[in-house]
Amino acid sequence: MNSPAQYLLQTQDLELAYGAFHAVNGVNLKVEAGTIHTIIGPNGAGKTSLFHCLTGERQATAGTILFNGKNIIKKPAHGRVGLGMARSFQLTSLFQNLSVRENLRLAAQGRDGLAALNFWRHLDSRREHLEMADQVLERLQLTARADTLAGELSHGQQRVLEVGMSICSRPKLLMLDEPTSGMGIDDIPIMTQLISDLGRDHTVLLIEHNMSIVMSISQRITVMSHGQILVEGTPEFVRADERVRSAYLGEAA
Ligand SMILES: Nc1ncnc2c1ncn2[C@@H]1O[C@H](COP(=O)(O)OP(=O)(O)OP(=O)(O)O)[C@@H](O)[C@H]1O
Repeated sequence: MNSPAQYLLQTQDLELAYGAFHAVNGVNLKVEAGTIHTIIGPNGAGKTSLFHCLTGERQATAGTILFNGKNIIKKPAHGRVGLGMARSFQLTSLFQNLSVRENLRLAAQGRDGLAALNFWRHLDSRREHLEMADQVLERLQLTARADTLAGELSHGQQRVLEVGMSICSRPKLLMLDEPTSGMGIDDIPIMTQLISDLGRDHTVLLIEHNMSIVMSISQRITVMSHGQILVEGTPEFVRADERVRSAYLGEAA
């Protein structure tokens, strides 16, 4: 049995209602620190709605969210970022006309919030932010493209950069919503390798449709259906579960 302290994130009876319809309907999710934990389920199962509740983009209509042992249900989205929750940015948040390095530097600067405006800390901080940008560039294997404008990267590389921007804030929990969607077949292994690599020093909560990625990099999988958790367990456990096969994996397993 795991003690509650082992869970970085835990929801209790979480609900999100859109009018009379419950997109999230009593979810008890437990995410252990240091794991890649993936949420799967058919279209409309409530995966993105659950993410919205976790990040604070939407206010849950009932239930509790414990992050690092604290109930954050009343915290606004920016307060949750400050506690160490990061959601990967959408492509629209890249500065297309700035270099790859500058995008990362700005993401690192964003972590400091108002402190970034303190003139006396400014020069030191700028150096720290550039160092962070260079470390992340290496991790993304984009060092050779550091001075390229973000808008000139391939679609796949832009998505990789997005993920890189979210790790610049040194999050405790990295949340990725379908990071491979729209990616060409050649770019998918790069993203898969990156997420797997990030899982070595981050807790990653992932929504992903590509079953071969899910099964190869996840330590835990939660299967959602109709706003609820259908099954949770290791990839082997989930793959063997008859309910999952009929609800979701039918065509892919
Ligand atoms: N703003 C909204 N108002 C009303 N219903 C909504 C709203 N957003 C989502 N829904 C509904 O909530 C349900 C869950 O949607 P959600 O996007 O969370 O599912 P999902 O599992 O992420 O699906 P997908 O895999 O297609 O992205 C769907 O039936 C959807 O139509």
